[in-house]
Amino acid sequence: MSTATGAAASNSLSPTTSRRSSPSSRILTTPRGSLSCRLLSSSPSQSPLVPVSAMASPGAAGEAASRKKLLIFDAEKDLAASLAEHAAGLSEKFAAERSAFTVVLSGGSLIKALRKLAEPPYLEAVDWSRWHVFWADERVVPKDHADSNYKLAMDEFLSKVPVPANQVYAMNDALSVEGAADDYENCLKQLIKNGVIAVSPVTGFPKFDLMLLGMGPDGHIASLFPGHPIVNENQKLVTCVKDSPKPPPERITFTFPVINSSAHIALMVTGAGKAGAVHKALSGNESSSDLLPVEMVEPQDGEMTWFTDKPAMSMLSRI
Ligand SMILES: O=C1O[C@H](COP(=O)(O)O)[C@@H](O)[C@H](O)[C@H]1O
Repeated sequence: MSTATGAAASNSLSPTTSRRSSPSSRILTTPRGSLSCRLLSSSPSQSPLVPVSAMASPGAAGEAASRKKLLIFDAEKDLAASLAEHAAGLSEKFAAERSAFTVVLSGGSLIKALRKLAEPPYLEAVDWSRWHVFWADERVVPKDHADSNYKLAMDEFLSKVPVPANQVYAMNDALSVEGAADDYENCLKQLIKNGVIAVSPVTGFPKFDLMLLGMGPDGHIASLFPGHPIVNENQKLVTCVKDSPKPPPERITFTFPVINSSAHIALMVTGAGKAGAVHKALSGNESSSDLLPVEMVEPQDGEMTWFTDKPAMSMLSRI
């Protein structure tokens, strides 16, 4: 693997995320595009561990780099602080621009990483009345079930912030898996009509302001699992899976056209258990037919930021 350091890495992070000590910047280029890359380290003497393959044409690399950024943190608490600033900054921007901030949550480890949003200064500073909260995926279980993504988010985050209850759009847990997916899609369509959810002029699909994603060790995002046919769904907004390889088996999930139409995608990936999928996603050695779901996250009308740590990046070469 050839390496190149990113002299052109302007790395225009949100001003609110720029307070870290001596971050180093790189352009990370993969066969499927490039990422502007920043190590955010509490011990700046340690170098980032990232691969850089041959640069694409400067124009293409620059354009892609402006849409994808990679942040690598030494400590989980720093990642959580940066994610909170990122979300709070976008909340302020969209509340001012369109009087609503549409936020999509996932389940899993992402929720713990959002905890700083429920603490000062964000707890008081964020205009929670503008928030409209959705789920990228939900397990088809009762809302009070231990596997429910809604329950996790309520217990760990939403119960601690004053988002109006009627702006939290949970799956209807009284329906079948197909019925729940259709019902959630209808809910989105109604909110598009009401002007709460924007529509991407590029794709024609709903354009959420902030899509917060996690990634499983197998490279799944939302409930879009590797090799499952629903990863190719290109008409529906919400679909379902009845045979999820990760329990519970029945789930509903946003489709890729919706995820990729977001204005901002924040992908939170931490821990050595995710290093294999991160390596595949960022080194890009496989043919396109073998893409992991995480590799299919490609913003069409917005930006994407990876929030990672060193263990997650540990299978990648040093630059
Ligand atoms: O099952 C799920 O897993 C993914 C990843 O979870 P993590 O705990 O490994 O971060 C999550 O993003 C998704 O929403 C959830 O339903």
